[in-house]
Amino acid sequence: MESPSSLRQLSDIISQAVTAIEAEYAKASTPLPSLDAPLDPTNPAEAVGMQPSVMASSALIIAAAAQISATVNNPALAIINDSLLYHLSSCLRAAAALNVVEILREAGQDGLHVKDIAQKARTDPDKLSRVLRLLATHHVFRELTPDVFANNRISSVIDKGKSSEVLFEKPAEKFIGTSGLGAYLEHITDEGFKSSAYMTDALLDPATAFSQEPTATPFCRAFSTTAPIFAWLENPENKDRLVRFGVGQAGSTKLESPESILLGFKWDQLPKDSVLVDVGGGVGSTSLLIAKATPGLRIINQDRAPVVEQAKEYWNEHLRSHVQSGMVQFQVHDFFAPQPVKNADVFLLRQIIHDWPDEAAVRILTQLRAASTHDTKLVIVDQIIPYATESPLTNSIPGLARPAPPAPLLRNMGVAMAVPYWADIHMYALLNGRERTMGTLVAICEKAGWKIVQVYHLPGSLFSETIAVPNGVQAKI
Ligand SMILES: C[S@@+](CC[C@H](N)C(=O)[O-])C[C@H]1O[C@@H](n2cnc3c(N)ncnc32)[C@H](O)[C@@H]1O
Repeated sequence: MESPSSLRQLSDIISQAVTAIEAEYAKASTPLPSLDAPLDPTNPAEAVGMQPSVMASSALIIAAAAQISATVNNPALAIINDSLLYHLSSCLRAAAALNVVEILREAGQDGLHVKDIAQKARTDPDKLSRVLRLLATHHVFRELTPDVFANNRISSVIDKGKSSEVLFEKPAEKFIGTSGLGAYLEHITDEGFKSSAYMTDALLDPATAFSQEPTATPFCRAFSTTAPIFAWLENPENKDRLVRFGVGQAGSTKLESPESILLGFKWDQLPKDSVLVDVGGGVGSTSLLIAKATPGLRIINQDRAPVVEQAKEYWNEHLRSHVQSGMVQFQVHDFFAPQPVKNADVFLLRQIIHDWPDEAAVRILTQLRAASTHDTKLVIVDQIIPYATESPLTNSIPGLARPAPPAPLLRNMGVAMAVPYWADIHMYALLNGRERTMGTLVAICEKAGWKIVQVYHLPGSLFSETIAVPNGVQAKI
């Protein structure tokens, strides 16, 4: 039985963290941004929320609030509530795909009656009101008066920033030029959600349960295809989804503060004209951030042919000077084939290894090892799944250990660190891929001839950077 003292411990964690957060906002002479108002990126209070100490206090509140709720909740209600959460994903997709956020932005702070929202969204008002009310109950949108809805802080972040009329007139272009978070959400709640629905079927079937093939996935079952998702996205009938995926990947950088990629590996200590190869770089949104901060680096952005075309457009839009000076180059390259760049100072693999099961990941890493010089560094940017307990590895790799949270919080900070675990299942469902614990990451790197020498848990980010050097090399990081 839970002792009353664990309840008190959890409430004390919350109350101390609230005091710490209030003090930071008071120091900055700005109030905490309201949950009721759309996010305003120009509000100086937003920078306070991104401070590492405020983020640490927020994580304690998130973890403790979930644990205290689980402690006091009726277990039957709790488990049935959890089992119904798929409707939350589904309602999010509906609101996003019906451009409700944009319609409500145009309506302003007084909100709009659902009849008017539905008319603009070309759908049924009664069904839409139920979707929006479920979301408002989960703090996405507000119901101001019966059936009158408005955006709030959370709904506003997926605003595509375009007129709702234009979005309905030109649906194929709706994500182009947007922040990308809406595209990311729709990818997750469409391909991801549908694939996840078939996960248990894939686990029950011996033909797929034990397979590491990228075709033996819940995704292939859900979409009745024999093609792995990246090939499937290239089918002409999926061209809008391909664009959405590319824009969504760029949008996923909104989950972290833009500078976080600059707070791990010391990019600025690389000599001028060092070569950074962004392997499977997507549109190159990450290497573009690095290039802006360290313009002397030569960037080579590699991906599959259709993505390379998107990357050229992205760089032309965001850092044309680098395209014109030739400091960024674009290469069509299959990362399972021999790596053509033999003088790389850094191979960057951001959100690549997690797409693949171990055997395929080792093949990618082996190609990079074969093309590496004595001085090449490998920078893997992925989420690391924290062990729920202590591990001998924790203290043997510099930077890996994280501070232990106060009792009785879970060692891994529970739902405050839930995203890597969600992402792990997402990777399995779509690709037979996986987020990795440090143990599994060490194992695949060793097989490919790389030795992990340093980990940086990037401040303000869910990602960690794992730095590896060719086996046998004494590294200076
Ligand atoms: C999850 S995205 C990551 C993109 C980018 N690194 C980032 O962090 O935004 C995975 C990328 O791998 C690319 N990709 C998939 N298979 C590939 C292959 N065989 N060779 C090269 N790139 C590939 C995809 O096109 C996609 O851009």
